[in-house]
Parts: sequence; structure tokens; C-alpha cells
Amino acid sequence: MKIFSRDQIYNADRLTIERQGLAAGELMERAAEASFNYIHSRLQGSPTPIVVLAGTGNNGGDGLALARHLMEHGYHVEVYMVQVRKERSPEFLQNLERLRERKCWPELLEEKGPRPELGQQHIVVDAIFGIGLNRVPDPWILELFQYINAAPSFVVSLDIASGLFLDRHTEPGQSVEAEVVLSFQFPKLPFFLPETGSSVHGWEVLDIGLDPAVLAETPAEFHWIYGDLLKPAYRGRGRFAHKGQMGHAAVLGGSTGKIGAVRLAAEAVLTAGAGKVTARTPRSGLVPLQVGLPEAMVEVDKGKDALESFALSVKPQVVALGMGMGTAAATVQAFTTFLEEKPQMPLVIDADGLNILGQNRELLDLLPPSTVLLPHPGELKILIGEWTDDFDKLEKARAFVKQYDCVLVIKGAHTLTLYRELGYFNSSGNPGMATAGSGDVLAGIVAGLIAQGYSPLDAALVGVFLHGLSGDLAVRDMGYEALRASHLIQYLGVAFRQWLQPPAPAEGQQEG
Ligand SMILES: NC(=O)C1=CN([C@@H]2O[C@H](COP(=O)(O)OP(=O)(O)OC[C@H]3O[C@@H](n4cnc5c(N)ncnc54)[C@H](OP(=O)(O)O)[C@@H]3O)[C@@H](O)[C@H]2O)[C@@H](O)CC1
Ligand SMILES: [K+]
Repeated sequence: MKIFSRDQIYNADRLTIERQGLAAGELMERAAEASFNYIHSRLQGSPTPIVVLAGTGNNGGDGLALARHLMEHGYHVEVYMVQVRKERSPEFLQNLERLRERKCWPELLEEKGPRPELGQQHIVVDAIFGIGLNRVPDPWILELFQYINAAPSFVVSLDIASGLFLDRHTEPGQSVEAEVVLSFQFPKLPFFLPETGSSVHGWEVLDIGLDPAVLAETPAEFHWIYGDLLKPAYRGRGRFAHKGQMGHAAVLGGSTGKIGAVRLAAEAVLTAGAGKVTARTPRSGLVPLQVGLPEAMVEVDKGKDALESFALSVKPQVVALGMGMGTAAATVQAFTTFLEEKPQMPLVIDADGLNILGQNRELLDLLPPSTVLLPHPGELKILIGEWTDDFDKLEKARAFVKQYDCVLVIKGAHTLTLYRELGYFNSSGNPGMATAGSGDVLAGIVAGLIAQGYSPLDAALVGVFLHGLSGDLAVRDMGYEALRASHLIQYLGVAFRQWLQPPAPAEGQQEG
């Protein structure tokens, strides 16, 4: 699903009005109706008091229109106009008039004066600012945000949590914290970034019927990725498939005490469907790997505790390297020689492979095109340098991807894959996956998919998604705490099956 920028949203809004011949206020009415339906389907007419806080622009207008629908359905609604500025948008005024016609006179909420009571029983609709926010709000408005955040009420924000900038950094504490954001037509970029995403506990995209042709023809820089979008990338296998056709991946890494990382990655390669895996480790890895993973072929290096050569006697379709590898001088030299000899297959690089690249930056120029790099935030810093905030991080990461023509997978709550000009946020996964070895499993899955013929970008997107889905399925049985990386491999088969199931019929439809 596309994530539009502010200009793109305003443009889609304008073109929809033109192409569909809509009257002024029609889109606002659709946004309000969709928000009403969301709230009404959950409250079912219960006497929960609802406090609507409306700014003076179109986001405020959405709030007023929603208040009208709620009142017409018998809800108890208190409406406040937050005087964020003197000017009022025409559609705000139109909806204010409609409320007054229904004998509702919203109270003005200004710098001075009382604040509404916000108790545990209240639902607060935050319609103070939408995507039009273009400067830091006045101090009294920031205080009002804090007042809302300190209240025990359930906060529903319209379109975006008020105070969050759509396209730049928001300082902590300068926005409303929403239990749920009802986001019109698209999710918004700040939902996915760790610094701002924490003010949005949940979000729902509500369709307000923006013109489908406009949505299709507008290119977006960022996308939100879920399973159905990835299905066309699936490469099935024919009835006559044999292991020689299902691909061969090599996993290079490990050091004494960290052989398990190679074992996890190699096991994930096979569980992701590759026909064969060869693990190359120091000599200390031979016994644990042969015993622990009988399906793997093992090549041992002359180095006892660390890899001293990357020279493989086999010709795999992909090489994954770096997990548990250490950064011993001999290993750095081996990695350098390997890259200087221009490897002819795609590479997947993780962990110490990334640390070595960051500390020997001339090696970055030797990476084959579309190499997949899988940094966690600490490794990312080594690659792209320090960043001041998440937007700065995005900019630096995108410049890095452009310079080195790589697929950069930034691991985190919404793992972000960057390739060429585009970014893809993943939708699966959970905090239980913040556990040792989780990254080794991901690297193995991605390599296993490339071995089977997936492009490096598709392998990264599908791999990240399945890894997260596997975590989501595993957590149902064992909870966050007990989840270990091995479970991610164990549940991978169920994750594949769930991914490939036909979509569930929409509500109200019968399977036929
Ligand atoms: N696009 C769509 O598809 C649809 C959009 N809809 C809704 O419209 C919303 C966008 O509405 P909007 O453009 O009127 O902006 P909004 O956020 O209400 O702000 C109002 C004005 O406040 C101002 N301002 C900015 N910062 C400020 C500050 N710190 N302190 C004080 N003032 C400040 C700034 O004006 P300025 O003062 O710069 O002239 C700004 O224009 C969108 O989020 C969605 O809810 C739906 O109705 C239907 C379809
Ligand atoms: K809002």
C-alpha cells in the first residue's frame, strides 16, 4: 500500500474532486462517515461520552462532521473548538453551521480558560491538527497535548495524531498520543518510524474513495507491505522438481563460541526451501554443525577459531556471510580477497560482515550490485554514520543505497527495506523477536529464497515478511518471553502456508 507525501495527498484530493465532480465538503463528509462507522461499529450505541476537540482547519472540520453523525445516532457528544489560529477553513465553517442548525454550539478552547474534563469513561476525538501542520504549535497547545496525554481517556485521532509532522521530525512530547489513528486512505510515514511511531499505538486506514486512477498513477517513495502484495513474487515448484533445481546457498561465518549463528542461518536456508546448503566455518564448527544439522554440507577452514579463507569448493547461487564471524585480522583479509576476486553470485551480508565493511569502507565499493545488507540499528550507524533523527536516518540510508546500489534492510519494529529510490515497511513481526539469533535466521531465509531464484529485492521483502509472520505465529503458542530464534525456523512452514492461503472473504460475503 502506498504511503503518500503531503503534496501527493493534497493533489489526489484535488484531482478526485475534479474527476468525480464532487461538491465542496464531499470528501470531508466521506472521511467523517468512515470515522463514524468505525466508532459506531465498536460502541454499538453504548452511552460512552465522547469529547471532540476540533482545530480550525479541515482536520477540525472532519471532527465537527463526525460529531454531527455521532449526535444524530444518539451519542452523548461534547464539542470544543481549539483556537489554534483565527482563520477557519471554509469546510470547517460549513460543518460548524450544520452543527449549529442542530442546536449544538461548540465551546471555544483558548489559551486561557478551563479545560474539558477527560475521565476514564471518555473517548476523546483528536481533530486538532491533520496533515496541514507546518510549524511547532504554540506552547499552550503543546500543554493541551500533554493534558490529553495525561488523561485516562481513550484517544482516537483523525488522520494523524495532532502535532506529528508528516514529513519531518517531531520532538518527543509535542504530539497527542493516540490509542488509534483513523488514517484517511493511506497510512502516514511517521507511523513507521521508531521516534514518532511510539505516539501511535494503533492505526486503521479508512477508505474515503479517492480516485483509484489517481492512486494508481501517483508513484510513492514508501510502501507498506503485507502478504497479499507479495504473493505475485512467490516462486512455486513443479511436480518434477529435484534438489538440484531448488538452489544451493552457502553460509560463511562462525567463530569458536559462535558456531550456532551459522547453524541457525543454514537451517533457515533449507527451511525457506533451498535444495542444498553448504556451511563454511572454522575447524571448531565441524562437529557441532554435522551433528546439529545433518542436512547441511560442511566445509571447514584451516583456521581453528576464525575463518581465514572464503574460498569455496562448491558453486552456490548465493553466499550469506558474516553471522558469528568475528572481525579477526585474518577474517578481514579473507573477506577482502573474496570481494577483490569479484564474486559472481548475489551476497547476503549480516552482523560481522557489516562491521568489517563499516570499518574498511573501501570494501563497500567492491560489493556486487544488489547485495543484501541486513543491519540492526547499531550496525546501520557503522555503515551510514550517526543521525540526528529518524528523517535524517532515512535520508542518509537512501544516499548510501544509491551510492552502493545495494538492498538495505534496516531491522526493527517495522523493518524497512530500501532499494534504488524506494522504501518498503514490513507489516509482520512482534517484540518477542528481539532475541539472539533472530537476525541469523532472517539472513538464512533471504539467502534460501535467492537460491531458489527470487531477485535480491523480492527475497528481502518476502524473507522479512515471512520471518515476521513466523514470529507472529510462534508467539501465539509461547508468548514474547519464551520465543527463541529456533522457533522462527520451526514456524516458517506454517508461515508460508498462511501467506499463500487465498484472502479471507470480506465481511458479509459468503464463500461460494
Ligand atoms: N486531503 C484529503 O484527502 C482529505 C483531507 N481531509 C482532512 O484535512 C486535513 C488537512 O486539513 P488542512 O490542510 O486544513 O490542515 P490542518 O491540519 O487541519 O491544519 C489547518 C491549518 O493550520 C495551520 N497551521 C499549521 N501548523 C500550525 C500551527 N503549529 N499552529 C497553528 N496553525 C497551524 C495551517 O495553515 P496556515 O496557518 O499555515 O495558513 C493549516 O493549513 C487532513 O489531515 C484530513 O483530516 C479530509 O477532510 C478529507 C480529505
Ligand atoms: K488529528
